[in-house]
Amino acid sequence: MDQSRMTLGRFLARHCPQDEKGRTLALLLRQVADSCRRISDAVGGGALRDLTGAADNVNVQGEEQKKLDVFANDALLEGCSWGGTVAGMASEEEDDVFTLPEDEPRGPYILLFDPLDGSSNIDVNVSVGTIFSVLPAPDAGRDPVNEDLLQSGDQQVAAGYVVYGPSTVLALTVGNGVHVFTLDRAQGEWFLTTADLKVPEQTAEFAINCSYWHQWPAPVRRYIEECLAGEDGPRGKRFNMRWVASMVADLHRIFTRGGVFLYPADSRRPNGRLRVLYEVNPIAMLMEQAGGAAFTGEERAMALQPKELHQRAGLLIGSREEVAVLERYYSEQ
Ligand SMILES: O=P(O)(O)OC[C@H]1O[C@](O)(COP(=O)(O)O)[C@@H](O)[C@@H]1O
Ligand SMILES: [Mg+2]
Ligand SMILES: [Mg+2]
Repeated sequence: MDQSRMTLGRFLARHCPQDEKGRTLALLLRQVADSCRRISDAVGGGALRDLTGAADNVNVQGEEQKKLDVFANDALLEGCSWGGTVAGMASEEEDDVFTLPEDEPRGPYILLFDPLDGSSNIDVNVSVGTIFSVLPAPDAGRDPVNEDLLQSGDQQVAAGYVVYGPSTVLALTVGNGVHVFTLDRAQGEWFLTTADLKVPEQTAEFAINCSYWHQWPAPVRRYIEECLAGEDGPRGKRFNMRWVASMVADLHRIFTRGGVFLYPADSRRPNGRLRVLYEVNPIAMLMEQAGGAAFTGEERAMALQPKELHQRAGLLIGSREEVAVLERYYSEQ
């Protein structure tokens, strides 16, 4: 391996602000990456680690928790609750904001995460991931409560995801582009492998769960029908379709070679499926930082003002020109 590659630690020291808060942010992102290294190891162990299957519990989303959901959630809560980096944390798997142990110092940030994205793929050995978002903690002189976390995506100071696939990759932004690191599993170190990733503006590939066709809103039906019409249709070109059903894996493909990912609000799920604070906002920040766009069906995703901790939203995200087509179809409706 090329030993001159930049490590995550060196990257963070250079790219986070050069003040006390910036150093704290660098430590927090290091803590997240270390926790994800543990999760990567657990995912890689598969059935040997006794972490496949259900955990006999239902989370606040009403979804059956998998053992790996619980492991990943605990790894992140444990790995980031020391050192004065966060004032509190919130997770897709926790009912309310997580308060730090009394004897731990409180820090200036709030960490929010989907510890294990793509849970339905764990037991079939398909890529899964972790998604995270960093918000400023309100300077309230007390532990944060749920309402303190109801900030729009535009307030995020950092966001990222990790894909546990054939290789383990971390895509990260601290507000100056998207940078991708690959985990050297033997050394336990993250190395920068793509600096300043940009999403191609045009594309001919879409990702959507087509089994919900009957409940889609009209603009999404129109968009997909026109894609499926190929060279002879109004779009004048042939489109390809991919659907992994782990949002992080679908999005990593789109970050790498372009495309759109659609999980719209529909007649069965009028509020959408994906969680605003743990899935929509961090992925939308990364997408905009990479030159793409993210739309809820009503507004720019990062402008959405959440009203509840576990709020959901529609999401139409990816290459800028395709998202612009979708925005036009919604506005013409
Ligand atoms: O079952 P569907 O409709 O294909 O849903 C898949 C979507 O659900 C999710 O798995 C939701 O995430 P969780 O696994 O964290 O609940 C997304 O990653 C994915 O895009
Ligand atoms: Mg998820
Ligand atoms: Mg999850």
